[in-house]
Amino acid sequence: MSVDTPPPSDHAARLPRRVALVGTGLIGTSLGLALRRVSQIERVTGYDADAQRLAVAHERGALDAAASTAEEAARGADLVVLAVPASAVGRAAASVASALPEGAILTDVASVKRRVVEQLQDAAPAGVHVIGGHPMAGSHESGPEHGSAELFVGATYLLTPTTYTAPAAYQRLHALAGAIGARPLAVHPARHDLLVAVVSHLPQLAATTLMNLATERAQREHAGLLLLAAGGFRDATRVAASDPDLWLEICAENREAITAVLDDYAERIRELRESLAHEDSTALRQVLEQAHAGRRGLPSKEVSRRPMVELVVPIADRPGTLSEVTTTVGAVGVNIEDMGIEHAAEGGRGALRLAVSGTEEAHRARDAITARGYEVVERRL
Ligand SMILES: NC(=O)C1=CN([C@@H]2O[C@H](COP(=O)(O)OP(=O)(O)OC[C@H]3O[C@@H](n4cnc5c(N)ncnc54)[C@H](O)[C@@H]3O)[C@@H](O)[C@H]2O)C=CC1
Ligand SMILES: O=C(O)C(=O)Cc1ccc(O)cc1
Repeated sequence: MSVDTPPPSDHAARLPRRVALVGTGLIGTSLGLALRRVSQIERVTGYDADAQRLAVAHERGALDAAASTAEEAARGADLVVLAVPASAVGRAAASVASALPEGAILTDVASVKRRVVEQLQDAAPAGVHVIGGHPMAGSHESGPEHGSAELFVGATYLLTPTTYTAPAAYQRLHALAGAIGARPLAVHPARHDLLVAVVSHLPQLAATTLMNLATERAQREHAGLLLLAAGGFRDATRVAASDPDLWLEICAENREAITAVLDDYAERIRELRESLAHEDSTALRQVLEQAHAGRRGLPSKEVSRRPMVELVVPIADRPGTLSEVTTTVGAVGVNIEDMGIEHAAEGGRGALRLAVSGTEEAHRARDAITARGYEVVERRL
Protein backbone atom coordinates (compact mmCIF):
# COMPACT_ATOMS: atom_id res chain seq x y z
CA MET A 1 0.00 0.00 0.00
CA SER A 2 1.51 3.32 -1.05
CA VAL A 3 1.41 6.44 1.10
CA ASP A 4 2.05 8.67 -1.92
CA THR A 5 -1.57 8.83 -3.08
CA PRO A 6 -3.32 12.24 -2.82
CA PRO A 7 -4.62 13.51 0.53
CA PRO A 8 -8.26 12.98 1.43
CA SER A 9 -9.83 16.21 0.19
CA ASP A 10 -12.52 15.18 -2.27
CA HIS A 11 -15.52 16.14 -0.12
CA ALA A 12 -17.87 16.31 -3.08
CA ALA A 13 -17.63 12.61 -3.89
CA ARG A 14 -18.76 11.57 -0.45
CA LEU A 15 -21.18 14.16 0.90
CA PRO A 16 -24.80 13.11 1.28
CA ARG A 17 -27.01 14.61 -1.47
CA ARG A 18 -30.52 14.47 -0.06
CA VAL A 19 -30.97 15.39 3.58
CA ALA A 20 -34.10 15.11 5.72
CA LEU A 21 -34.43 17.15 8.90
CA VAL A 22 -36.94 15.96 11.46
CA GLY A 23 -37.42 18.82 13.93
CA THR A 24 -36.99 22.33 12.59
CA GLY A 25 -36.35 24.24 15.80
CA LEU A 26 -33.14 26.11 16.58
CA ILE A 27 -30.74 23.33 15.62
CA GLY A 28 -32.76 21.83 12.73
CA THR A 29 -33.27 25.25 11.12
CA SER A 30 -29.61 26.19 11.62
CA LEU A 31 -28.58 22.92 9.98
CA GLY A 32 -30.97 23.50 7.09
CA LEU A 33 -29.65 27.04 6.51
CA ALA A 34 -26.05 25.80 6.62
CA LEU A 35 -26.65 22.71 4.45
CA ARG A 36 -28.44 24.70 1.75
CA ARG A 37 -25.23 26.67 1.26
CA VAL A 38 -23.30 23.47 0.46
CA SER A 39 -23.46 23.18 -3.30
CA GLN A 40 -23.26 19.37 -3.45
CA ILE A 41 -26.43 19.07 -1.38
CA GLU A 42 -29.31 18.74 -3.79
CA ARG A 43 -32.27 18.80 -1.49
CA VAL A 44 -33.12 19.49 2.15
CA THR A 45 -36.58 18.34 3.21
CA GLY A 46 -37.98 19.06 6.66
CA TYR A 47 -40.72 18.01 8.98
CA ASP A 48 -41.74 19.29 12.40
CA ALA A 49 -44.59 18.14 14.62
CA ASP A 50 -45.43 21.83 15.02
CA ALA A 51 -46.75 23.10 11.66
CA GLN A 52 -46.01 26.71 12.59
CA ARG A 53 -42.35 25.97 13.29
CA LEU A 54 -42.06 24.01 10.06
CA ALA A 55 -43.54 26.94 8.13
CA VAL A 56 -41.09 29.40 9.71
CA ALA A 57 -38.12 27.15 8.85
CA HIS A 58 -39.36 26.88 5.27
CA GLU A 59 -39.97 30.63 4.95
CA ARG A 60 -36.51 31.35 6.33
CA GLY A 61 -34.95 29.24 3.55
CA ALA A 62 -33.78 26.34 5.69
CA LEU A 63 -35.68 23.81 3.55
CA ASP A 64 -36.30 23.11 -0.11
CA ALA A 65 -39.53 21.44 0.88
CA ALA A 66 -41.72 20.97 3.93
CA ALA A 67 -43.18 17.48 4.31
CA SER A 68 -46.40 16.61 6.05
CA THR A 69 -44.99 13.61 7.92
CA ALA A 70 -41.54 12.55 9.14
CA GLU A 71 -41.78 9.49 6.93
CA GLU A 72 -42.46 11.62 3.85
CA ALA A 73 -39.45 13.84 4.67
CA ALA A 74 -37.18 10.81 5.01
CA ARG A 75 -38.27 9.03 1.83
CA GLY A 76 -35.32 8.85 -0.55
CA ALA A 77 -32.97 10.75 1.78
CA ASP A 78 -29.42 9.50 2.15
CA LEU A 79 -29.06 11.33 5.46
CA VAL A 80 -31.78 11.81 8.07
CA VAL A 81 -31.04 14.14 11.00
CA LEU A 82 -33.35 13.96 14.00
CA ALA A 83 -33.14 17.46 15.52
CA VAL A 84 -35.75 16.88 18.22
CA PRO A 85 -35.57 16.82 22.03
CA ALA A 86 -33.79 13.73 23.43
CA SER A 87 -37.07 12.28 24.71
CA ALA A 88 -38.53 12.39 21.18
CA VAL A 89 -35.59 10.75 19.37
CA GLY A 90 -36.85 7.15 19.79
CA ARG A 91 -40.31 8.06 18.49
CA ALA A 92 -38.93 10.13 15.62
CA ALA A 93 -36.54 7.32 14.63
CA ALA A 94 -39.42 4.83 14.59
CA SER A 95 -41.47 7.17 12.42
CA VAL A 96 -38.78 7.42 9.71
CA ALA A 97 -37.57 3.80 9.86
CA SER A 98 -39.77 2.38 7.10
CA ALA A 99 -38.79 5.19 4.69
CA LEU A 100 -35.01 4.83 5.07
CA PRO A 101 -33.32 3.37 2.02
CA GLU A 102 -30.51 0.88 2.44
CA GLY A 103 -27.18 2.68 2.92
CA ALA A 104 -28.80 5.81 4.40
CA ILE A 105 -27.33 7.42 7.51
CA LEU A 106 -29.51 8.10 10.55
CA THR A 107 -28.13 10.66 12.99
CA ASP A 108 -29.38 13.02 15.69
CA VAL A 109 -28.17 16.16 17.48
CA ALA A 110 -29.30 15.50 21.05
CA SER A 111 -27.29 16.82 23.99
CA VAL A 112 -27.04 13.33 25.54
CA LYS A 113 -25.96 10.24 23.69
CA ARG A 114 -25.81 6.93 25.57
CA ARG A 115 -29.51 6.01 25.61
CA VAL A 116 -30.31 8.03 22.49
CA VAL A 117 -27.81 6.11 20.35
CA GLU A 118 -29.24 2.81 21.65
CA GLN A 119 -32.70 4.00 20.61
CA LEU A 120 -31.45 4.95 17.15
CA GLN A 121 -29.84 1.54 16.79
CA ASP A 122 -33.01 -0.24 17.91
CA ALA A 123 -35.17 1.68 15.43
CA ALA A 124 -32.90 1.53 12.36
CA PRO A 125 -33.58 -1.23 9.86
CA ALA A 126 -30.69 -3.44 8.72
CA GLY A 127 -28.51 -1.69 6.15
CA VAL A 128 -29.08 1.79 7.66
CA HIS A 129 -26.04 3.37 9.33
CA VAL A 130 -26.52 4.89 12.78
CA ILE A 131 -24.07 7.53 14.01
CA GLY A 132 -24.97 9.78 16.94
CA GLY A 133 -24.06 13.45 16.67
CA HIS A 134 -23.98 16.53 18.89
CA PRO A 135 -22.91 19.95 17.63
CA MET A 136 -21.38 21.87 20.52
CA ALA A 137 -23.00 25.07 19.39
CA GLY A 138 -26.34 26.49 20.25
CA SER A 139 -28.03 29.25 22.08
CA HIS A 140 -30.15 30.04 25.09
CA GLU A 141 -32.89 30.78 22.53
CA SER A 142 -34.92 28.04 20.88
CA GLY A 143 -37.13 27.79 17.80
CA PRO A 144 -36.58 28.35 14.07
CA GLU A 145 -36.62 32.17 14.35
CA HIS A 146 -33.23 32.01 16.05
CA GLY A 147 -31.58 29.56 13.65
CA SER A 148 -28.44 30.69 11.86
CA ALA A 149 -26.34 29.26 9.04
CA GLU A 150 -23.25 30.42 10.92
CA LEU A 151 -24.05 28.59 14.15
CA PHE A 152 -21.67 25.68 13.53
CA VAL A 153 -18.70 27.61 12.16
CA GLY A 154 -15.63 26.76 14.22
CA ALA A 155 -17.65 24.65 16.67
CA THR A 156 -16.74 21.14 17.71
CA TYR A 157 -19.20 18.60 16.29
CA LEU A 158 -19.15 15.44 18.39
CA LEU A 159 -19.75 12.19 16.53
CA THR A 160 -20.22 8.92 18.38
CA PRO A 161 -19.10 5.98 16.25
CA THR A 162 -19.49 2.50 17.75
CA THR A 163 -18.24 -0.96 16.89
CA TYR A 164 -21.03 -1.18 14.32
CA THR A 165 -20.16 2.03 12.46
CA ALA A 166 -19.19 1.51 8.82
CA PRO A 167 -16.12 3.61 7.95
CA ALA A 168 -17.57 4.98 4.68
CA ALA A 169 -20.74 6.19 6.43
CA TYR A 170 -18.70 7.81 9.18
CA GLN A 171 -16.56 9.49 6.57
CA ARG A 172 -19.65 10.98 4.88
CA LEU A 173 -21.03 12.44 8.11
CA HIS A 174 -17.58 13.69 9.09
CA ALA A 175 -17.28 15.42 5.70
CA LEU A 176 -20.72 16.98 6.11
CA ALA A 177 -19.86 18.42 9.53
CA GLY A 178 -16.71 19.89 7.95
CA ALA A 179 -18.72 21.32 5.04
CA ILE A 180 -20.83 23.43 7.42
CA GLY A 181 -17.69 24.78 9.09
CA ALA A 182 -17.68 22.55 12.16
CA ARG A 183 -14.79 20.47 13.47
CA PRO A 184 -15.77 16.86 14.08
CA LEU A 185 -14.42 14.98 17.10
CA ALA A 186 -15.14 11.31 17.75
CA VAL A 187 -16.12 10.10 21.19
CA HIS A 188 -17.80 6.96 22.48
CA PRO A 189 -21.49 7.58 23.41
CA ALA A 190 -21.08 6.78 27.15
CA ARG A 191 -17.90 8.85 27.40
CA HIS A 192 -19.71 11.69 25.62
CA ASP A 193 -22.24 11.98 28.44
CA LEU A 194 -19.51 12.16 31.11
CA LEU A 195 -17.64 14.87 29.21
CA VAL A 196 -20.59 17.12 28.43
CA ALA A 197 -21.68 16.94 32.07
CA VAL A 198 -18.54 19.00 32.79
CA VAL A 199 -18.49 21.53 29.94
CA SER A 200 -22.20 21.96 29.23
CA HIS A 201 -24.50 20.60 31.94
CA LEU A 202 -22.61 21.95 34.97
CA PRO A 203 -22.28 25.46 33.43
CA GLN A 204 -26.05 25.49 32.85
CA LEU A 205 -26.83 24.53 36.45
CA ALA A 206 -24.19 26.88 37.88
CA ALA A 207 -25.67 29.76 35.83
CA THR A 208 -29.16 28.78 36.96
CA THR A 209 -28.12 28.76 40.62
CA LEU A 210 -26.29 32.09 40.41
CA MET A 211 -29.28 33.69 38.67
CA ASN A 212 -31.70 32.45 41.32
CA LEU A 213 -29.42 33.55 44.15
CA ALA A 214 -29.21 37.07 42.74
CA THR A 215 -32.93 37.30 41.98
CA GLU A 216 -33.89 36.23 45.50
CA ARG A 217 -31.36 38.59 47.07
CA ALA A 218 -32.75 41.41 44.93
CA GLN A 219 -36.25 40.66 46.22
CA ARG A 220 -35.13 40.40 49.83
CA GLU A 221 -32.38 42.94 50.17
CA HIS A 222 -32.27 45.62 47.51
CA ALA A 223 -34.58 46.05 44.56
CA GLY A 224 -31.80 47.72 42.59
CA LEU A 225 -29.35 44.81 42.92
CA LEU A 226 -29.72 43.55 39.36
CA LEU A 227 -29.16 47.05 37.97
CA LEU A 228 -25.61 46.63 39.21
CA ALA A 229 -25.04 43.54 37.03
CA ALA A 230 -22.08 44.21 34.75
CA GLY A 231 -20.60 42.05 32.00
CA GLY A 232 -19.31 39.36 34.34
CA PHE A 233 -22.74 38.60 35.75
CA ARG A 234 -24.28 38.65 32.30
CA ASP A 235 -21.61 36.32 30.84
CA ALA A 236 -21.91 33.92 33.75
CA THR A 237 -25.72 33.73 33.64
CA ARG A 238 -26.55 33.94 29.90
CA VAL A 239 -27.52 30.29 29.59
CA ALA A 240 -29.84 30.54 32.61
CA ALA A 241 -32.34 31.93 30.06
CA SER A 242 -32.40 28.56 28.20
CA ASP A 243 -35.55 26.51 27.71
CA PRO A 244 -36.38 24.76 31.05
CA ASP A 245 -38.00 21.81 29.22
CA LEU A 246 -34.79 21.12 27.28
CA TRP A 247 -32.72 21.15 30.46
CA LEU A 248 -35.14 19.07 32.50
CA GLU A 249 -34.71 16.37 29.88
CA ILE A 250 -30.94 16.65 29.79
CA CYS A 251 -30.82 16.41 33.60
CA ALA A 252 -33.05 13.33 33.57
CA GLU A 253 -31.00 11.61 30.85
CA ASN A 254 -27.61 12.31 32.42
CA ARG A 255 -28.48 12.29 36.10
CA GLU A 256 -25.54 10.23 37.35
CA ALA A 257 -22.80 12.13 35.55
CA ILE A 258 -24.30 15.50 36.47
CA THR A 259 -24.68 14.52 40.12
CA ALA A 260 -21.01 13.49 40.25
CA VAL A 261 -19.77 16.72 38.70
CA LEU A 262 -22.04 18.79 40.98
CA ASP A 263 -20.42 17.05 43.98
CA ASP A 264 -16.98 18.02 42.65
CA TYR A 265 -18.14 21.60 42.09
CA ALA A 266 -19.74 21.87 45.55
CA GLU A 267 -16.55 20.60 47.15
CA ARG A 268 -14.48 23.20 45.32
CA ILE A 269 -16.85 25.98 46.37
CA ARG A 270 -16.60 24.73 49.96
CA GLU A 271 -12.78 24.75 49.81
CA LEU A 272 -12.80 28.22 48.30
CA ARG A 273 -15.05 29.39 51.11
CA GLU A 274 -12.69 27.89 53.70
CA SER A 275 -9.67 29.62 52.15
CA LEU A 276 -11.51 32.90 52.24
CA ALA A 277 -12.84 32.48 55.78
CA HIS A 278 -9.34 31.62 57.06
CA GLU A 279 -7.71 34.43 55.10
CA ASP A 280 -5.58 31.87 53.29
CA SER A 281 -4.55 34.13 50.45
CA THR A 282 -1.95 31.61 49.22
CA ALA A 283 -4.64 29.01 48.60
CA LEU A 284 -6.96 31.62 47.12
CA ARG A 285 -4.22 32.93 44.82
CA GLN A 286 -3.45 29.41 43.64
CA VAL A 287 -7.11 28.85 42.70
CA LEU A 288 -7.38 32.21 40.92
CA GLU A 289 -4.09 31.77 39.05
CA GLN A 290 -4.92 28.25 37.91
CA ALA A 291 -8.26 29.47 36.51
CA HIS A 292 -6.62 32.55 34.95
CA ALA A 293 -4.19 30.35 33.03
CA GLY A 294 -6.89 27.83 32.14
CA ARG A 295 -9.31 30.44 30.80
CA ARG A 296 -6.61 32.24 28.80
CA GLY A 297 -5.62 28.90 27.26
CA LEU A 298 -9.18 27.87 26.34
CA PRO A 299 -9.05 26.61 22.73
CA SER A 300 -10.55 29.28 20.48
CA LYS A 301 -13.09 28.70 17.70
CA GLU A 302 -10.71 30.35 15.24
CA VAL A 303 -9.16 27.80 12.91
CA SER A 304 -5.49 28.66 12.95
CA ARG A 305 -3.24 28.30 9.94
CA ARG A 306 -1.12 25.41 11.04
CA PRO A 307 0.56 22.93 8.74
CA MET A 308 -1.63 19.97 7.79
CA VAL A 309 -0.16 16.59 8.54
CA GLU A 310 -1.48 13.33 7.19
CA LEU A 311 -1.48 10.19 9.29
CA VAL A 312 -1.94 6.96 7.37
CA VAL A 313 -3.08 4.05 9.52
CA PRO A 314 -3.11 0.61 7.88
CA ILE A 315 -6.15 -1.20 9.28
CA ALA A 316 -7.69 -4.63 9.14
CA ASP A 317 -11.19 -4.64 7.69
CA ARG A 318 -12.89 -5.60 10.97
CA PRO A 319 -15.69 -4.01 12.98
CA GLY A 320 -14.67 -1.46 15.57
CA THR A 321 -11.40 -0.28 14.04
CA LEU A 322 -12.79 3.02 12.74
CA SER A 323 -14.39 3.78 16.10
CA GLU A 324 -11.23 2.84 18.00
CA VAL A 325 -8.88 4.97 15.90
CA THR A 326 -11.12 8.05 15.68
CA THR A 327 -12.08 8.05 19.38
CA THR A 328 -8.41 7.57 20.32
CA VAL A 329 -7.55 10.73 18.39
CA GLY A 330 -10.50 12.55 20.00
CA ALA A 331 -9.37 11.47 23.47
CA VAL A 332 -6.09 13.36 23.07
CA GLY A 333 -8.02 16.47 22.03
CA VAL A 334 -7.17 16.43 18.34
CA ASN A 335 -9.72 17.17 15.60
CA ILE A 336 -9.51 15.12 12.44
CA GLU A 337 -9.91 17.81 9.79
CA ASP A 338 -10.50 15.44 6.92
CA MET A 339 -10.42 11.73 6.41
CA GLY A 340 -10.25 9.14 3.67
CA ILE A 341 -10.48 5.39 3.49
CA GLU A 342 -8.53 3.19 1.13
CA HIS A 343 -9.22 -0.42 0.46
CA ALA A 344 -6.27 -2.52 -0.69
CA ALA A 345 -6.87 -4.45 -3.91
CA GLU A 346 -6.33 -7.79 -2.17
CA GLY A 347 -9.22 -7.01 0.25
CA GLY A 348 -9.37 -7.60 3.97
CA ARG A 349 -7.07 -4.66 4.68
CA GLY A 350 -7.10 -0.97 3.99
CA ALA A 351 -5.89 2.34 5.35
CA LEU A 352 -7.42 5.26 7.17
CA ARG A 353 -5.99 8.57 6.05
CA LEU A 354 -6.43 11.27 8.66
CA ALA A 355 -5.58 14.93 8.08
CA VAL A 356 -4.69 16.79 11.27
CA SER A 357 -3.87 20.47 11.69
CA GLY A 358 -0.55 21.19 13.49
CA THR A 359 2.63 19.20 13.89
CA GLU A 360 2.35 18.92 17.67
CA GLU A 361 -1.28 17.73 17.39
CA ALA A 362 -0.29 15.22 14.71
CA HIS A 363 2.40 13.78 16.97
CA ARG A 364 -0.04 13.53 19.85
CA ALA A 365 -2.52 11.69 17.66
CA ARG A 366 0.20 9.48 16.16
CA ASP A 367 1.54 8.48 19.59
CA ALA A 368 -1.94 7.69 20.89
CA ILE A 369 -2.78 5.54 17.85
CA THR A 370 0.59 3.78 18.04
CA ALA A 371 0.00 3.05 21.74
CA ARG A 372 -3.13 1.15 20.66
CA GLY A 373 -0.97 -1.17 18.58
CA TYR A 374 -1.48 0.37 15.14
CA GLU A 375 1.24 1.37 12.73
CA VAL A 376 1.17 5.01 11.63
CA VAL A 377 2.90 6.64 8.67
CA GLU A 378 3.13 10.42 8.88
CA ARG A 379 3.64 12.96 6.13
CA ARG A 380 3.38 16.74 5.86
CA LEU A 381 0.74 17.91 3.35
N1 LIG B 1 -30.42 24.49 22.04
C1 LIG B 1 -29.15 24.25 21.90
O1 LIG B 1 -28.34 25.14 22.09
C2 LIG B 1 -28.69 22.89 21.50
C3 LIG B 1 -29.58 21.83 21.44
N2 LIG B 1 -29.14 20.60 21.07
C4 LIG B 1 -30.08 19.48 20.98
O2 LIG B 1 -30.79 19.66 19.77
C5 LIG B 1 -32.11 19.11 19.88
C6 LIG B 1 -33.10 20.16 19.42
O3 LIG B 1 -32.97 21.28 20.26
P1 LIG B 1 -33.41 22.73 19.80
O4 LIG B 1 -33.34 22.85 18.32
O5 LIG B 1 -32.66 23.69 20.64
O6 LIG B 1 -34.92 22.73 20.29
P2 LIG B 1 -36.18 23.49 19.67
O7 LIG B 1 -37.21 23.46 20.73
O8 LIG B 1 -35.79 24.80 19.11
O9 LIG B 1 -36.59 22.51 18.48
C7 LIG B 1 -37.04 21.21 18.64
C8 LIG B 1 -38.12 20.96 17.60
O10 LIG B 1 -38.47 19.58 17.58
C9 LIG B 1 -39.87 19.50 17.29
N3 LIG B 1 -40.33 18.18 17.66
C10 LIG B 1 -40.48 17.65 18.89
N4 LIG B 1 -40.87 16.37 18.81
C11 LIG B 1 -40.96 16.07 17.50
C12 LIG B 1 -41.27 14.90 16.76
N5 LIG B 1 -41.57 13.74 17.38
N6 LIG B 1 -41.26 14.96 15.40
C13 LIG B 1 -40.96 16.11 14.78
N7 LIG B 1 -40.65 17.24 15.42
C14 LIG B 1 -40.62 17.23 16.75
C15 LIG B 1 -40.46 20.65 18.06
O11 LIG B 1 -41.74 21.01 17.56
C16 LIG B 1 -39.41 21.73 17.86
O12 LIG B 1 -39.69 22.56 16.75
C17 LIG B 1 -32.28 18.68 21.32
O13 LIG B 1 -32.12 17.29 21.42
C18 LIG B 1 -31.15 19.39 22.05
O14 LIG B 1 -30.72 18.66 23.16
C19 LIG B 1 -27.85 20.36 20.68
C20 LIG B 1 -26.94 21.39 20.68
C21 LIG B 1 -27.28 22.72 21.13
O1 LIG C 1 -25.70 28.77 24.39
C1 LIG C 1 -24.69 28.16 24.66
O2 LIG C 1 -23.61 28.70 24.87
C2 LIG C 1 -24.69 26.68 24.72
O3 LIG C 1 -23.76 26.09 25.23
C3 LIG C 1 -25.85 26.03 24.09
C4 LIG C 1 -25.84 24.54 24.11
C5 LIG C 1 -26.91 23.90 24.71
C6 LIG C 1 -26.99 22.52 24.70
C7 LIG C 1 -26.00 21.80 24.07
O4 LIG C 1 -26.10 20.47 24.04
C8 LIG C 1 -24.93 22.42 23.46
C9 LIG C 1 -24.86 23.81 23.46
